[in-house]
Amino acid sequence: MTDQSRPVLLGQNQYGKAENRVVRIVRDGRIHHIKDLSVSVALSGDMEEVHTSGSNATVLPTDTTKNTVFAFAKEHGIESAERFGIALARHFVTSQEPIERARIRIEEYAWERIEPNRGARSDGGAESNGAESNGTESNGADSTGADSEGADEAKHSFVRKGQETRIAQITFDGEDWEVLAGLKDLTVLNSTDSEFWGYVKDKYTTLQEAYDRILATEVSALWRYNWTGGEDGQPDWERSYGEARKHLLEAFAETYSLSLQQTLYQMGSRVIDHRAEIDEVRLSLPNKHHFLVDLTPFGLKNDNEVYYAADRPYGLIEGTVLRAGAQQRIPVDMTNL
Ligand SMILES: O=c1[nH]c(=O)c2[nH]c(=O)[nH]c2[nH]1
Repeated sequence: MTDQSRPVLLGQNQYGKAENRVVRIVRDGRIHHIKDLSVSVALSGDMEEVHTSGSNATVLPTDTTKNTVFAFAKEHGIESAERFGIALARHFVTSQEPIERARIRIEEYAWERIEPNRGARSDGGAESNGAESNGTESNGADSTGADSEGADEAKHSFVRKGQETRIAQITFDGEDWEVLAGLKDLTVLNSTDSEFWGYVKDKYTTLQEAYDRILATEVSALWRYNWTGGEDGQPDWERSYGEARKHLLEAFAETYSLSLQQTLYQMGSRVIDHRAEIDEVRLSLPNKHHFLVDLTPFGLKNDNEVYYAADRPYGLIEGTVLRAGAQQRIPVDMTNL
């Protein structure tokens, strides 16, 4: 039926909270499993009135849809994106009379484990294959995989799949060479063994001290080789890259961190200690904050399981680690290299 006095009609419409960044950690003793999702909720149904008359009587707030995502992460766990999305969609459609359709769109970010350094590998491997020699192993990072070997070994360090970019910058002035190499967008996360407390408190400080927090960062690293010329005696660039990357990851994973600054220093010094061809390491480490979600309003206890992954603002921790006697030459602002 068309109403001639109202020549305007409401067409398709939907609403909900988009991009809920939910991180769920399952702790199986010292072996942790991670699920990292961005969940977007879009609901539609009998929503004519809210648009045309301003009555909110049929509107479940988008804020509630956000809370539901986090509460479901605790109550139902995240076995797979599909199962999680099915549970959410069913909930919205069956619990709210006006809602006729729910679309749950999920992006999942995959993580691989940073395998603990068992000290078995020597530096003299047969093949220099750079990034492949970093000692990581895909395990699908699912929350159900029952890792049987090394059950008492800590497994709470992860590197996000397929993100990083390798960098090299070569400068020659007719006499001297300078070779910088490094990487950016290497995202890593420890789901425990990180604390932050004992800091300065002034009248603007609200941060609560943390004794068991997630530590996550997107590593930008640049290192300088001490090779300055000649075709002879060039380092094995491929191998050196792979080893430096491996040391950065292992130092991140193995450091019991009291601050990201302390982790930064450990990462840089591990490279300097193990790689004689490198004299200087510059690191830029954004602190990718993960906030525990307060689930008490829903009668749920959050025992370090469900986190909100915030993207901004973020702490930015930067610094150079040098071999004693070496000069500091890597530009302070190296991030747009
Ligand atoms: O590792 C950290 N270092 C800081 O300097 C800092 N500041 C802050 O608010 N959180 C953290 N975490």
